[in-house]
Amino acid sequence: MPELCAPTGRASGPEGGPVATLESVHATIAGTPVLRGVDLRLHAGEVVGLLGPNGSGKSTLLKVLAGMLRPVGGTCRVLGVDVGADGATGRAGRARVRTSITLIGHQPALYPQLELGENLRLVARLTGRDEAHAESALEAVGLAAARHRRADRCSHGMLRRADLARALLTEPQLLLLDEAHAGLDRDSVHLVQVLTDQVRARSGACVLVSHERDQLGPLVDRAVELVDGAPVPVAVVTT
Ligand SMILES: Nc1ncnc2c1ncn2[C@@H]1O[C@H](COP(=O)(O)OP(=O)(O)OP(=O)(O)O)[C@@H](O)[C@H]1O
Repeated sequence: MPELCAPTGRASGPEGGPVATLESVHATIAGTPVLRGVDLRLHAGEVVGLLGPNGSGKSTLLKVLAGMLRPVGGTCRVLGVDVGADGATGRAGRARVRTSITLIGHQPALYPQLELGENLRLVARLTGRDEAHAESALEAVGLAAARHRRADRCSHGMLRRADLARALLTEPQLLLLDEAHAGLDRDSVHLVQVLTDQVRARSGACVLVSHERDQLGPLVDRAVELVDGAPVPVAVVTT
């Protein structure tokens, strides 16, 4: 289910500063350490590939960056806000940056009983965007003709595309794509590049998780791999 959030002002990072900075971040899931000392900086206009075997913590790292999982150690600043902070200050900070961060996870963040158009209009309303842009976002991902179809009556690939439409609509400063190409047909894979180009153009940053090094290479400026709970730089062919 989509995370509900009230429209708030758009957050932006310190002028010319990094979009996100993680220092010695530790995170646990169900009491088990997953991230163990993550140091990572995402610069404005940068697209970073995130690799690693199943269960290595890639999705966990995206959740920390999105402010959905609080680290148990270290600091995670996104767009100038400590998204892991405790108490009311932490909650206020996360609320401030939430509408500037879009996470596309394994499961599409769409209400199954709502039509695709209704889902996108709801996202627009919740994030303070013009509802008219919902239609153009669906059109951009080739789903204009399916706008009256309920989400639970769409194919997996259609849902993935509708989720990408959500990212077009919300115009995030930080875009987090978990296995972005999964389920997309040959005509749709370019949508990932369209999205990352747009984020670059507004001086945001992207993290793209993938198991496909070859597919990731041309899209990213650099890549890191999670090894023993921490990222290490790896080479990818970028052209
Ligand atoms: N809800 C959960 N409850 C318990 N453990 C979990 C839960 N979600 C994830 N984990 C564990 O946390 C660790 C990291 O999971 P995570 O989903 O971040 O890995 P990943 O690198 O994204 O994997 P994949 O490539 O399979 O998507 C794994 O060991 C996983 O079993």
